[in-house]
Amino acid sequence: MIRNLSMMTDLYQLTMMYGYYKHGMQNNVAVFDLFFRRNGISYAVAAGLEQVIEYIRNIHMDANDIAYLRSLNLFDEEFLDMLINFRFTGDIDAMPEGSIVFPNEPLVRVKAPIMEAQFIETALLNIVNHQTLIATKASRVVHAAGGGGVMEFGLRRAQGPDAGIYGARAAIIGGCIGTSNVLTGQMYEVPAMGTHAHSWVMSFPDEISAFRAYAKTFPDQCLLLVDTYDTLKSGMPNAIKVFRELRAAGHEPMGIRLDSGDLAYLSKQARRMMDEAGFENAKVVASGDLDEEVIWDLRAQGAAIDTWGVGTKMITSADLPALGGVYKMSGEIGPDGALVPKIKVSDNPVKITNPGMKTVWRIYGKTSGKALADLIALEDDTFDTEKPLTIFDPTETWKRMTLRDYTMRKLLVPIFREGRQVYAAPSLMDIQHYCESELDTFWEEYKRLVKPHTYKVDLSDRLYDLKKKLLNEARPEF
Ligand SMILES: Nc1ncnc2c1ncn2[C@@H]1O[C@H](COP(=O)(O)OP(=O)(O)OP(=O)(O)O)[C@@H](O)[C@H]1O
Ligand SMILES: O=P(O)(O)OC[C@H]1O[C@H](OP(=O)(O)OP(=O)(O)O)[C@H](O)[C@@H]1O
Ligand SMILES: O=C(O)c1cccnc1
Repeated sequence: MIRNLSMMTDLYQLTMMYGYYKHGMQNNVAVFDLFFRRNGISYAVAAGLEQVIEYIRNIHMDANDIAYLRSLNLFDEEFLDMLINFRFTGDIDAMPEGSIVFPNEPLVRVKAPIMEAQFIETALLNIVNHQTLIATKASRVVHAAGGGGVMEFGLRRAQGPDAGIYGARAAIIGGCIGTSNVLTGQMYEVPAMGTHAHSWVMSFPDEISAFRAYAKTFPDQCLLLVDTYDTLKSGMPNAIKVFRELRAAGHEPMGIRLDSGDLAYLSKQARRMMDEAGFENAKVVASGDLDEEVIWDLRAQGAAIDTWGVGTKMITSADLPALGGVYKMSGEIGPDGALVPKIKVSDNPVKITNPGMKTVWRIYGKTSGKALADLIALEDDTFDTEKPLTIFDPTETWKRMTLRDYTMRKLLVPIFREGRQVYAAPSLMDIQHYCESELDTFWEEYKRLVKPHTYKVDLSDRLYDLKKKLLNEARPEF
């Protein structure tokens, strides 16, 4: 389902493009970085690249689009004519989906004629901000579940269809075992899963008839919602009765779902009742306003929950409504073909950008294989891993460490070259596995839900020096 999102941009991109065009600047090549600033989360899971690729490949404006732009009375006919053949012809490098990323690191780097680089800003941010946000939230929820599966249940309360469809996609990247969203399941070949609603129980004269009817319909996928009337006095005894009937007919039940009440207490009771009745393999599923903190606390209290259904708080990233990703110019190719690095200066040091054509290196301990720090570096920086490497905090520069016995890996990979896709997007389940294996390279201290240790993201010496030089030129008083 590839939609043409070419008109999904902010008007100012088009007015700036028109300005560049009128000033003969349309062929100037610029470099932009997409990154987010520190926002309270310890790490993020990159997501959305596949949709970025679809968007870039599909950029084109049809006659209706041009007619609409003409109706705005902002652009001349020559510019509108040019837009008919407007395509992306530049280079894009990006972190593969499922990568673990940190503040200030370019997730996507664009090098393209300024009009093109500017045009795609809004869509890139829209796509990457949303999916990275939800993949990150899902990763935290899955981490809290500690190996118990997490099912994504949020479609009904997502902020509209796209947030439901692509939010579920992102949640799978973050580690969810499946989604209730059938369209996402169909589009990305990931498990569609679920149980039944309270309305099923309420539509029968009594609970046991509802359970019997469900068991008859799905004898091998019988998972019963037990909290419609009274979980321990009615739901569980009725479920066990039906489980016995199922077993007598040669089928094993899947388990029960709890959706209300004290999930720690009820799950332990439900577990005990099923065990005593000989259904040790039947699972306890829990849902109802869950997030990573509640799941963590429930587990700390010994809740006997095998699988979690998480909706609203994950699909809306309730505690962090926006990732805050930005897209900033970092350089421009001058008339001699060399890159002229650019910096955005601000009184707020966190808003000062990193200039130049950059990439990101991850440094690993040679024996542990664990990530030690990331280094944002200039693309043409070189490193000799046989020699010790001293890295330092770019704001508190006295904090430094010298690394020995390390390896380095470049995180940005080529996606487009001169408008041609050079990257094969993996399947969604492959992305999920990649994310899981990437997370394994981080010590638990960085993944802790509360007060995690801050992962070090430093600048290479040459990048640091360049930044200082440009800052001095722009604001000698800094
Ligand atoms: N960004 C950084 N780059 C390089 N070295 C760092 C960085 N931050 C800290 N260090 C140095 O790493 C060593 C270990 O620091 P550690 O990461 O344990 O704590 P810390 O970051 O200094 O802690 P905090 O900032 O919470 O006080 C110290 O010698 C510290 O100076
Ligand atoms: O609480 P969330 O994390 O968003 O998880 C999804 C919720 O959606 C359903 O409730 P809903 O009341 O919509 O329908 P129901 O009648 O099937 O319970 C389900 O029972 C969960 O409680
Ligand atoms: O299948 C379920 O149990 C389900 C699906 C969506 C929302 N809540 C529950």
